[in-house]
Amino acid sequence: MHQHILQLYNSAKKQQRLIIGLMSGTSLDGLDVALCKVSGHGMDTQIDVLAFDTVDYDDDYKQKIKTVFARRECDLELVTLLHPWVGQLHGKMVLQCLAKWKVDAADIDVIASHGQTIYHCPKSQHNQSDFNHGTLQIGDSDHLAVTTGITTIGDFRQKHIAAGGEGAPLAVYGDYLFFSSLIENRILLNMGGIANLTFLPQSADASAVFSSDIGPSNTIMDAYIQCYFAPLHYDKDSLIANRGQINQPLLDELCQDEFFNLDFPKTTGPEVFNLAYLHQAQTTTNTLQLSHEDVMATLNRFSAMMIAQAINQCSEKLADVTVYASGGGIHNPLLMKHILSLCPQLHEIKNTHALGIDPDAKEAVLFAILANECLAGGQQRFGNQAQGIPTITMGKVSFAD
Ligand SMILES: Nc1ncnc2c1ncn2[C@@H]1O[C@H](COP(=O)(O)OP(=O)(O)OP(=O)(O)O)[C@@H](O)[C@H]1O
Ligand SMILES: CC(=O)N[C@H]1[C@@H]2OC[C@@H](O2)[C@@H](O)[C@@H]1O[C@H](C)C(=O)O
Repeated sequence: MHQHILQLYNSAKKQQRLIIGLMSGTSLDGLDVALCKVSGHGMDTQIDVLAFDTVDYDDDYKQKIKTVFARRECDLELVTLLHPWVGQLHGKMVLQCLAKWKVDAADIDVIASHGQTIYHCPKSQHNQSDFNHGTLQIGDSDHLAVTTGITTIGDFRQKHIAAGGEGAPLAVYGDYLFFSSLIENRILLNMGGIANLTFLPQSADASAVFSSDIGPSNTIMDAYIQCYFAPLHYDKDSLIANRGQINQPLLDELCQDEFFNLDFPKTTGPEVFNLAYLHQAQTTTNTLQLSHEDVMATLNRFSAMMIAQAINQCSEKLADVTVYASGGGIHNPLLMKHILSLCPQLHEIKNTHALGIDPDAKEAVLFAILANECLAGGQQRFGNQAQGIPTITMGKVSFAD
């Protein structure tokens, strides 16, 4: 048996494994790195997040990625060069965290790497009959593995598409295994660049679980701030949106995209919800002269309305449901206030801290759970294919040498 297979076999047999979960999201703010002690698998998965850091990306990284990110036309040579470059950079960032945490790389069983999405195009978006759904993450795991010396499991999304899903949201798998409850109906709401949710029925009945992207959370707001308020990256504490007035015609127009009329499950991204989308809506409503503050106030309300609409849709037949939020949007007070005001059945929106997971670390932890399933699980049945949750094992294994 090859020594790498033996090492994986030994990791899979262990009572507890150390898995580093990595997530680099659509906001391009940094690489989320979560050191997780994982035991068990399936519904018995236990996670202890021993350390968490977001390693900020510098302007050079953001510039390079933005050159190709969510663009239909870009320099294919640059894409080819970025694929290994991002993998090596993520590897160096992992080593930086390990040094900071004083953890030996030899003690880590595997890294679970999401990579960097540069393009996502479900059928509903590309409308080309010859093609199925597509998604592309760069930052190849071989480069992470060689850079760190740690076996790396990556490229989780392709199997989901191969098995009939849209390649996202994958959070549902970890949400179901780790956050299901027999005490309450739960909605796990993640508000990153794009918002998504997982509905977990109190019955924990896998066939009743569903998950979907909702629409933009921060992505258009961030793009607007980066365009008009550089060097700011986002509207910290909603300071700018708070100074503006909501423009109703623009708001109504922003809500018109056909994505919002599609049934769950569905996915989207900054390929659709971007500054061009805003510009089109402003042109249609003759609101190009609005102040930046009014635009931000309107965008903030727009994100909140679409998020609230999805929560209300999930909970309309339920006596009670508890929402646990995560992702950077929880730090945007105006967004949170709007969502709460638009969901009259909710008394509060909790965050995943209440369930033992730092809300900023949640997505990185989810990839650690997927890697744990790849290694030591695999018998769990999830929902059904029609709900975009096929029963599959995700991730490809890269060895260090
Ligand atoms: N204090 C704050 N005030 C307002 N917004 C904030 C604050 N802190 C973070 N954010 C928002 O959260 C964003 C980052 O969120 P997060 O890291 O969850 O996104 P992501 O993981 O990159 O996205 P996705 O989940 O869509 O891939 C920032 O770009 C910003 O818009
Ligand atoms: C293609 C892609 O990278 N999608 C991301 C993005 O960010 C949020 C939302 O859009 C979600 O669908 C997904 O990430 C999370 C981690 C997921 O798959 O659950």
